[in-house]
Amino acid sequence: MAKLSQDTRIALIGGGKMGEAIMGGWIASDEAPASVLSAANFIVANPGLPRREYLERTYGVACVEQATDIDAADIVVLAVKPQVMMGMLETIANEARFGECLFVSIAAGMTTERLLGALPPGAHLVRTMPNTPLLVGAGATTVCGSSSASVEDVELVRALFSCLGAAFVIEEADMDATGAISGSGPAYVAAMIEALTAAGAREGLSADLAERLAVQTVYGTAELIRKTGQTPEQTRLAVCSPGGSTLAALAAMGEAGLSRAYEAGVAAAVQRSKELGAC
Ligand SMILES: NC(=O)C1=CN([C@@H]2O[C@H](COP(=O)(O)OP(=O)(O)OC[C@H]3O[C@@H](n4cnc5c(N)ncnc54)[C@H](O)[C@@H]3O)[C@@H](O)[C@H]2O)C=CC1
Ligand SMILES: O=C(O)[C@@H]1CCC=N1
Repeated sequence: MAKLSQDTRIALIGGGKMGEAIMGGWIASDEAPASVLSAANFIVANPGLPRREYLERTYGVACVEQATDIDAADIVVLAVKPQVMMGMLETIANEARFGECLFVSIAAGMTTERLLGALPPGAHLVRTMPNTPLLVGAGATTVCGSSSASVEDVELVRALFSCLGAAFVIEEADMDATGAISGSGPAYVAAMIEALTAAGAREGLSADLAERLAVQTVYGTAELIRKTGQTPEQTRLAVCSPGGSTLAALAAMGEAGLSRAYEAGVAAAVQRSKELGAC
């Protein structure tokens, strides 16, 4: 599957948060290769009726209850939770119509070896780890091939996700670590915004103002680093006046274990991904 066309059939198995974000982004994208796609290219398998009705109403896509109801597909996006993946794959493992498909997994932790063992023989598989900011075209997705994927398969998937932000081809051995940085990262950043907001409120600011300042500061700092090409270290040092308030803050945060907290958090996410991969 090297190229997309207006006739490419894309099946999404799991029409939840990530599935919706990916499909909605591809339908809306004006960027190649997703620019050829419209609602007519998609079919979504999702067990919950209210969710199917919502997706039909919002995007005009066809929806079915389960994977076995999908009549044909060229690309199949596996967007169910790791805990239900193997059970779902069992239902389509012997369906010849999925034999030549390009499968794209977004599941945390599930290795290509494990998935390929459960997919129909002949299936091509590419594994990815996207993140929620792709909903606003600012995602970060890592992509790796499998023993059944061609260079063209990997490039097509990378190009499709780059329509939703940045996409990087990496080695599979690094997938869980990237999941712990960018996959889970939006939660860490949001938690930091919540913590800054609470700290600002303790200093007497209204929670609304503190939150708006924190959000704009996260956005502005990321843009500053991206647009100027300066390093995060340079960005940090530029704010730290000798003997000033920022150095006092960073010293107190260091003493409270900020770096250790990130190290421990990322290690815990990697460990949990490995456990999910064995579900
Ligand atoms: N939420 C996130 O930030 C990220 C999630 N992921 C991965 O994305 C995948 C989906 O996660 P979310 O969208 O967050 O979960 P979700 O719970 O929002 O969506 C999963 C959907 O799958 C449906 N489903 C359950 N069993 C099914 C079956 N047998 N056939 C078809 N559909 C079925 C559920 O009804 C639900 O709508 C997971 O594997 C997760 O590891 C990857 C990167 C980031
Ligand atoms: O928490 C999770 O398991 C998924 C994977 C990366 C982000 N969310």
